Amino acid sequence: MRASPAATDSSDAGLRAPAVLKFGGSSFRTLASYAQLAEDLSRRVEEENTHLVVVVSGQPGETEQFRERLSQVNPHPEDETVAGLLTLADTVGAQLLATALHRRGRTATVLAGHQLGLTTDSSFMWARLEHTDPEPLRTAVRDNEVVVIPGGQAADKEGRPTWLGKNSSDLSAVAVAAAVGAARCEIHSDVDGIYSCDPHLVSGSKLLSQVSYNTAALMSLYGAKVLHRRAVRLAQRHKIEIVCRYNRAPFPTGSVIGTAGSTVAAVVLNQRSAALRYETDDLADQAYKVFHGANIDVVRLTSGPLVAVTGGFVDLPEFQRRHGLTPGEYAGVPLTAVRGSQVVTQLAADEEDALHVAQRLHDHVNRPGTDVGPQAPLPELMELLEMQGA
Ligand SMILES: Nc1ncnc2c1ncn2[C@@H]1O[C@H](COP(=O)(O)OP(=O)(O)O)[C@@H](O)[C@H]1O
Ligand SMILES: N[C@@H](CC(=O)OP(=O)(O)O)C(=O)O
Repeated sequence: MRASPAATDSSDAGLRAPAVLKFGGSSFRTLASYAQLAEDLSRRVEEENTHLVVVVSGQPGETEQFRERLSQVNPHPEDETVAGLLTLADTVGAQLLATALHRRGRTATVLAGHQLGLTTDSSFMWARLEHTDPEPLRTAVRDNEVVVIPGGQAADKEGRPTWLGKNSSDLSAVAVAAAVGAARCEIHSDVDGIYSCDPHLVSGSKLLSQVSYNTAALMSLYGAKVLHRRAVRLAQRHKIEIVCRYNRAPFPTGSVIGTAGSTVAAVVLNQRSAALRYETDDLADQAYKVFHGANIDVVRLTSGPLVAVTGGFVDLPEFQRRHGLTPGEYAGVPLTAVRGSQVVTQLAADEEDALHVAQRLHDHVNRPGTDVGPQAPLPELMELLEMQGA
């Protein structure tokens, strides 16, 4: 921590609620990204006379590289070790951003999971937030123009590092916003918001500018990667608005997630999601309970003894083995059409097929003249799905 003239000039900036920003892994494709972001953040500190809390993820692929290295040393590592190692990618990112800020003459410090005041249970890999002590954050914000936080990290009561789960930096950002009393949380990514389908994979995907917490959480539950489901729910509980922004200056805002939101017609596509077919409904119910109990995003599909594990990054055979579940058989990639609060899920044979089915579904739900009002029925969509045998 270093003193800077700007810190003394900005009088009450350290006392007001800071702006809370999150930059995902897609913001750090090269090392040059750190200097660029430090320049942009520095400008904001100055122009708005505000302090910032910036939650960052590791560089793209780094977390998975750690997972790969770990599995070479031990193919069945303990959860505590997985959490301890995989969260380091975000620590590296946070320190790189902090040092880039120092180079620009800013006061900045890194608060890692065990220093943050976020306490979780001891389910190390998908830990649940139990208690927040805002003091460490408040002190760090008072003493620094920018507090940088590695996403996804927390600690249990014993101070052991826990992981909030894969892609959980959004959740950290909202938890931090709640702790410092911020009214909004700005989430930056390589997309400026939530679209009617993944805009990188399905053509004609449309930006949804105002999305309700319920719709955003529903889309995330079914696997839309853009926002973390538990982050949306935590924001809803604390009445924090989530502002989605593109990750390059001037950081245009695309979607705002809050209590208001128009009815959407969207298709959720996540090629990493997987459906498992069990022999009986009872076995599927049991599997659903165990996945859900482990805090993993999962949906019990009603069209058969099926369970969809929607976010990817779960070693399904290993998970089922460890929990004594009769293993389900891989049944394909779930694709979900959302219209208002209605959802219909169908299975594509594999990742490639999922792309085609998603495109067809999306063309269908978005064709001109389609009524997307809350009362508009989904049965016609079901017919379409049956027709194409998806
Ligand atoms: N409905 C959707 N709207 C916007 N983006 C989506 C949607 N579904 C999936 N995505 C994907 O989510 C990605 C952003 O999430 P993620 O890769 O986790 O970003 P970050 O690394 O910035 O956190 C986008 O690049 C996009 O491909
Ligand atoms: N280390 C985290 C980082 C994260 O949350 O990534 P992103 O914000 O890019 O989804 C992970 O890979 O899970």
